[in-house]
Amino acid sequence: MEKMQQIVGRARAAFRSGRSRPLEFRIQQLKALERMVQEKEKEILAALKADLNKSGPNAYSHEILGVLGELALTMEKLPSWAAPQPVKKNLLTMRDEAYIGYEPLGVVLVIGAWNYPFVLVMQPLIGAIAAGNAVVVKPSEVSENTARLVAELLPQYLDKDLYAVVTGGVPETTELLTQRFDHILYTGNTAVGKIVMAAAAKHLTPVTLELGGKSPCYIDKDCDLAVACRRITWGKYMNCGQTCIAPDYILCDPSIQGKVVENIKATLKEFYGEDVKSSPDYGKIINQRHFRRVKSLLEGQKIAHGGESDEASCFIAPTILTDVSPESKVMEEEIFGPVLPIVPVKSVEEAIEFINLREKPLALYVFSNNKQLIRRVIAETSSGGMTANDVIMHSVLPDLPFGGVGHSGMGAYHGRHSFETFSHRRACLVRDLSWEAVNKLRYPPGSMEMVHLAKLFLLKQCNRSRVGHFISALLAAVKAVVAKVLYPQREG
Ligand SMILES: NC(=O)c1ccc[n+]([C@@H]2O[C@H](COP(=O)([O-])OP(=O)(O)OC[C@H]3O[C@@H](n4cnc5c(N)ncnc54)[C@H](O)[C@@H]3O)[C@@H](O)[C@H]2O)c1
Ligand SMILES: CCCCCCCC=O
Repeated sequence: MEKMQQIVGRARAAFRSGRSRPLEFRIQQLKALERMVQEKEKEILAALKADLNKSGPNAYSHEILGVLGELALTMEKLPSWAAPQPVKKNLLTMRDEAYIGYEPLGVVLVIGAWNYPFVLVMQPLIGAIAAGNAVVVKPSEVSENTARLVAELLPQYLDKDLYAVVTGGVPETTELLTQRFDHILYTGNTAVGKIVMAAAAKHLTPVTLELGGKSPCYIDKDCDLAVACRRITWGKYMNCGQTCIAPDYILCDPSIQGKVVENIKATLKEFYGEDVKSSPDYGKIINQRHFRRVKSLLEGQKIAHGGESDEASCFIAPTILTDVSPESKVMEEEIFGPVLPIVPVKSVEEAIEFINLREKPLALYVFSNNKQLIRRVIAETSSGGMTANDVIMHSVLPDLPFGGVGHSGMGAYHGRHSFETFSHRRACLVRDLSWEAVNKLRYPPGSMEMVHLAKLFLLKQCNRSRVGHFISALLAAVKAVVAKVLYPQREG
């Protein structure tokens, strides 16, 4: 493979040429991406099937639809997102232009994970192109079919020098990370997140880290359990439990644990039929390594449902564990598989304490009829994002930033948040060269009289309803300047 230095060097030279900056160019590249997704839909679905056994409808709704939706939104909104954003002025600057200008950062590195291998590289790529950057995309080697396809397709549709794809695993990514980038967006586990951040620090490169963790789900006794459990079952077992924001474990009162199990079991039958293994909607564990890791989490646990597995086909049945001890292995690491532990807690206070004693999760879920209880859980905990009375859904609203906090990540993207993540918000003040008399306020020699006047100018916001203030301040300023010119030696 071509040397990383050359790939990044070419992207940088292309960025320096300035051609990624005009909005028309960015929109044209985004249109080409949209055409790629539409024309190569079959190939994309086939790669997702080969990597994760995703069915057509699942792959389409979980990955392709997300990408098409993000493209449509970005192309429609880009002109308004990229427009200079005027800011409030004060009396000293009221004749000037003051605004936030959005400018591209330069060369962005996007490192993807294997569980949603298409959307997790495409969505950041869309934001980075929209913001006018050059991009190097590194899909996960674990989802090798999608990685190969992304590497094959992008150069067919996009500017080859501005947007490059690097494939490979740890050695290639390690080498890539020695290069200087202007931003890195990494999706994956927290341990590698630290490696990425350490490599970025050597170049003072800012990072967005989209990490994982254990996302809790509290079910209140005052709740429609049938509805709650149907929604939880959907979010937990989709993609065979390999979703970063899947509810990792349930916290609930011991008195409803049995009913929760029964409702989830009934929903599993509704969703996947009697024989989950033959359901096209269930997916599979990505590989043998992860199969063994997830399997080992079942050791010593009380299995209320499921537990069956087949290593050859990387199948683990949807599994529910009851009366799980907080100290057990399954409660120490993110499960990232179809295993749902229930940890009994006696009250919402205990649930909140349980959550707050652990690392801040990527997502948090609470189910209750009681709006006050929901507000309390929101107010007394922290997480990257949260949904009440459902799971996953906060991630599909593009106006909500998608990202973690603490060990579940830093920074966020999706929709306008992607555009901002990949842009520099430049403070711009464009003055004119007239009205120099007013500026004398800040020139030496200083005096307290001038300070008082400067206070008046700086502390009053420029507001049309305060024209009176402005006129009197202006008169005072003129008076001050005249005084300064006439009596330059006077002390303030
Ligand atoms: N927050 C999110 O949006 C999000 C989305 C998906 C997955 N995740 C999290 O990601 C984790 C699962 O992903 P994963 O980490 O198994 O994916 P992975 O194994 O695909 O790794 C992610 C990326 O990091 C690279 N990588 C791996 N080891 C590396 C190293 N030592 N140095 C440099 N690069 C390296 C890989 O090549 C890959 O591109 C879970 O914790 C999950 O919650 C988070
Ligand atoms: C509609 C489901 C999309 C979920 C994407 C989550 C990405 C993290 O694993």
